[in-house]
Amino acid sequence: MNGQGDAMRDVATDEGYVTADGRKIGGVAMEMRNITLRFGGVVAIKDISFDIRWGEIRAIIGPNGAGKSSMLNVISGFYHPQEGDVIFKGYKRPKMRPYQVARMGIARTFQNIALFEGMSVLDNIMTGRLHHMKANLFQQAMWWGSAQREEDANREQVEKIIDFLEIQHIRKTPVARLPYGLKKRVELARALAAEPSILLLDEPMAGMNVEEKEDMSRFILDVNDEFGTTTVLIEHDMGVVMDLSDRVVVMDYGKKIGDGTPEEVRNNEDVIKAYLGVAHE
Ligand SMILES: Nc1ncnc2c1ncn2[C@@H]1O[C@H](COP(=O)(O)OP(=O)(O)OP(=O)(O)O)[C@@H](O)[C@H]1O
Repeated sequence: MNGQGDAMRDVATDEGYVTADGRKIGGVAMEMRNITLRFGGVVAIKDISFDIRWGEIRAIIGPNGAGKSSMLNVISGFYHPQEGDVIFKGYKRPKMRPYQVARMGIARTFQNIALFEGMSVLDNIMTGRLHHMKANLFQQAMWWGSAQREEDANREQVEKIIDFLEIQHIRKTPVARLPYGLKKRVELARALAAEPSILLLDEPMAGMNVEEKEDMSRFILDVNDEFGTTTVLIEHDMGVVMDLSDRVVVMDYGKKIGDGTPEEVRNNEDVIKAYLGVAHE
């Protein structure tokens, strides 16, 4: 299983390492360097540093109000911190607009599902391809052939994801008619359609029953395995986090109190005190 502790790692260089179950984790994809984020007088994130490696599943956990969502929004580029730097692919990332973030290859799902309820599953997933579409209406009219080829390529990618996430049977169904767990899977499909280099999942299991959680866990692991997708997730369900993640950042009151493999985090006194020791959902 993932995250067996440092002792189980074969290699620990800047080029990455190999997990106990043989997955290759690459070098640093993104580095959060001394990040501080304030909302007026509220300090949501206080001087936090950590990194995200290519190919890993990285979790951010912590009690309510710890600053997890704020951190995910900094990673996604939606919030720009007042202090500190985000280093992405080796470069300091400037303040960006949302469409620029999407072009950088960062896709996300939301805590409260954000799909087009009246549209079919297929059309919702196609919206994930928008920034891959180059042909505008004029080009589509003038160079029908190339626009058609682009459309075919987009459809092919979307069909691949539909097959992979086992949602062929609902591809024509309007999203509004789907049960909650399937909506979450469609949201994952839409994010994957963007072919992200980093996938951000905001509480992917929230509100799910046990069976739905098991399915979603399997898909997150399979996506990582099949496409090598670097994944960052926020999640309240501790069992899920410990099973899925290679490394875990623990936040409390805006500070980082732990960072390591699930094993290391589980045995961290501060974490036990702040988070694991209290009943939490
Ligand atoms: N847009 C905002 N404006 C003002 N304060 C905010 C905003 N977003 C977050 N905060 C505050 O920042 C702190 C961290 O909030 P955040 O939502 O990041 O925590 P969280 O760990 O994701 O919590 P939860 O688990 O409840 O979702 C809280 O005190 C919150 O009230």
